[in-house]
Amino acid sequence: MCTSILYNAGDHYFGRNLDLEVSFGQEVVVTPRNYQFNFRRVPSMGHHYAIIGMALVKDNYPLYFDGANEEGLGMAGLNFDGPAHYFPLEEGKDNVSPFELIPYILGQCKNVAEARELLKKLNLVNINFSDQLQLSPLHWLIADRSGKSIVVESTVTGLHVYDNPVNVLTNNPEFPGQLTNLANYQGISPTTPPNQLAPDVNLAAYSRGLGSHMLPGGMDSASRFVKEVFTLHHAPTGKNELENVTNYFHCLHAVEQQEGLDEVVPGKFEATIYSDGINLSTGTFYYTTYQNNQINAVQLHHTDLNRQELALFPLQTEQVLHFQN
Ligand SMILES: C[C@H](CCC(=O)NCC(=O)O)[C@H]1CC[C@H]2[C@@H]3[C@H](O)C[C@@H]4C[C@H](O)CC[C@]4(C)[C@H]3CC[C@]12C
Repeated sequence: MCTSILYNAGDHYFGRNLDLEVSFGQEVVVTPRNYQFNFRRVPSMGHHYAIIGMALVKDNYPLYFDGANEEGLGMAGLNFDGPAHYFPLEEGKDNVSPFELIPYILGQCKNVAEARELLKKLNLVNINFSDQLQLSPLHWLIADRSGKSIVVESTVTGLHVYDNPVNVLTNNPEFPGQLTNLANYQGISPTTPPNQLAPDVNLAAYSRGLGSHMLPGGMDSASRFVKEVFTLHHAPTGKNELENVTNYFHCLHAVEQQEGLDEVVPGKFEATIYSDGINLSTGTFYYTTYQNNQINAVQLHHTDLNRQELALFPLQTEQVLHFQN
């Protein structure tokens, strides 16, 4: 499963945890402005906004899992197995395949408002990338520098775009259900709650942190959603980039999956393969991997954005210990 967030702290930081039992061989990929995006059923884009993000490159095509463009619009695809439904070609609509959606939106929209406009005419059409790479059931979080985000879900009832007041997305159920469920946890707090259980009895607060005693901690998507909303909405604002990036990764790592805890098929466990975050103002892309807790960074504006070829940055997966003596 996965978790995606937008952390607002002066600058805005957007990204996700990717939780899976296999690695696709993804890397950090910068798509410069003049790389030609060929789409299956809508016109090609020869010139567009530059994009940085995590992608698998196949036949020189960047299959983005998540990313952001130079205008500070970010987008991530998360598993949505069950409710996700893609449609046949529809006349009069922009027929975009789910694997094309991130470049289609990030290539031409500056912000969430522009993405919303484009989505009005969109039909998510069921065309596979190839026989080997079939479509995966996804939904998307889209966020920008205004500090706001939306969720895009294509189900049997059509394409839905929801405002996301909490700036968190995980997986099932459908987004309105995730929001409704939050009410069950609205009493959770960072402070020690008053004794409302039996006010006439003197209960000893035996521990710190009793306000979050009922906070879910499971690997499942509903638990991660609640835990992340609580963590993100009480996260401090840093005084500078280093503090913000540190806070951001603490937020994501609060819901990371450790090896051995989530068995998806007998003997196979999913875990947080990587966590990433982009400063939407500067275009700096930060990431950690399961094996490497060090925060690595790739800077969008330190690559030549006017060329045509993709720029690839293989993930640094080796743990580097900082010996002090
Ligand atoms: C499976 C993960 C989502 C993580 C998740 O939720 N895990 C599984 C779970 O536990 O449910 C999704 C996120 C982005 C997806 C990839 C991207 O959409 C790009 C690409 C699109 C192709 O149609 C299929 C392969 C490929 C490469 C996708 C494979 C599945 C990915 C990697």
